[in-house]
Amino acid sequence: MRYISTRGQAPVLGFEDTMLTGLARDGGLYVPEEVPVLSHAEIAALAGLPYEEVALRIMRPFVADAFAEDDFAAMIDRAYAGFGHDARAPLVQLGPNHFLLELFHGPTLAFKDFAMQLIGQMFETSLKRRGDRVTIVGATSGDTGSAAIEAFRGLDAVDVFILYPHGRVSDVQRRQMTTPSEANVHALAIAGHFDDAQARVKDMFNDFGFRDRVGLAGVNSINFARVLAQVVYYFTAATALGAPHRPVSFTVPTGNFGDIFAGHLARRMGLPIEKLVVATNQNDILHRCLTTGEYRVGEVTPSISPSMDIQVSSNFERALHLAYDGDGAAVSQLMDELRRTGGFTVSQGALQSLRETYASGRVSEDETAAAIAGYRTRTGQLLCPHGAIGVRVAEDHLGATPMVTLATAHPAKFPDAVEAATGLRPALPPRMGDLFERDERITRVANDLAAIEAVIDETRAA
Ligand SMILES: Cc1ncc(COP(=O)(O)O)c(C=O)c1O
Ligand SMILES: N[C@@H](CCOP(=O)(O)O)C(=O)O
Repeated sequence: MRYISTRGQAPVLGFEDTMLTGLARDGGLYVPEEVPVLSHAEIAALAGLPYEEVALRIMRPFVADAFAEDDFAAMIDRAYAGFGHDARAPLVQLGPNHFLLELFHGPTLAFKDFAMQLIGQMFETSLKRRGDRVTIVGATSGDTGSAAIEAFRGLDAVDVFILYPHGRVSDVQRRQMTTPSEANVHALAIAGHFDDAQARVKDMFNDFGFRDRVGLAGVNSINFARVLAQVVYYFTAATALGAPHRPVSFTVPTGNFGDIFAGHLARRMGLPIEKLVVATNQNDILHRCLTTGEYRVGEVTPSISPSMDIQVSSNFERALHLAYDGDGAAVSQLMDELRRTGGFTVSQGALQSLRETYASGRVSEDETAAAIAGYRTRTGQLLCPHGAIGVRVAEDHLGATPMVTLATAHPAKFPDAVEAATGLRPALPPRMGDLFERDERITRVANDLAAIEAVIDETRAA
């Protein structure tokens, strides 16, 4: 399969190079040139299969030029073996026609583990085969960073540097990043918010001298492999609820737009998804854009759902690429305007296409807390603030079609917010019981490209 940049000016690549490259050299994001469509019978046959088997069938066509089928199957098995639930992504019923997809049974208790554990396997295989080594940089509002550090800790062929916004992640998230002692993983606390961290990561990719010297790679959802691995659980959830014989809807707590874009990819592959609902917190640029057509970056306001404190939503570029019918020049122009003026207006045609693809809703801080408390009382389910935003928005879209809300993180990652809402302090699973006793290793760094690159240059293995 061939992968092209959303901006149309970067080399066309196969899967392995796309995965190892991260951001395209024209600043765009790689997307598959064509998406394989599964037949009704192929989708029906997925119902009841183990998660790993569904993962193989869904992802295989995308990676076929990079990995032999048996090798890829073994990577998938290893990736999910450490999950704390046999179903990997179990469904729980919340009410009539409303289901929760629990995506927090991986090693760092957030949905990021689904992709990151597999990417760790794929990077290791590819780099060993090529005799190569890379420097992975990532920006995190808390969950991507911990999942990446967990997936790559101790691997010979990679150094990992994760930029997180100082003081703006939960204590559990920070400690998951700062307590691993392996010499190849590094948590850098940047003075700024998530958008600053993400902008500096993109700056590093656009600094070709640095990029080529350190062999830069990325594991944020700019990396298409991240999005691909997240497509799988849309299929397992939907087929468990009757797809393809009946449609299913999904509501997705959204920040960088990777997870919900994976849902749209599942839909393009033939999964009958009726509604795909974007749920945002008060950092609501996506909801505003889908409502008004104006994509305008505001201040990032800290919230009790810190992982979604994002205004510049990376993967929205992939959605725009589709909404503008693959017109790379149009996408480039919008991204240039974003950089120069802090926003852009989506054309009428593209806005109509986006609205046909996604619905949206926004949840305030009080509503988030009320949803955590209300669902605990009514259903016994303890939600993390991000999942609570999802279920609150989903309520406005319930109907005859089953609705699945993605529970993107475990409540124990955000104990203060959950306790404030319910009076209950969720405990970490026993395997992480000593997280607060481990030593932390933190490097503070300015929100400055040269300073960050200097830290990476000095620290990475030569
Ligand atoms: C717990 C949690 N929920 C939701 C999101 C939003 O997901 P996405 O960025 O893929 O839209 C994130 C971070 O990205 C997250 O960490
Ligand atoms: N919420 C994310 C932000 C980064 O998103 P990504 O999916 O692009 O890696 C986080 O927890 O870091």
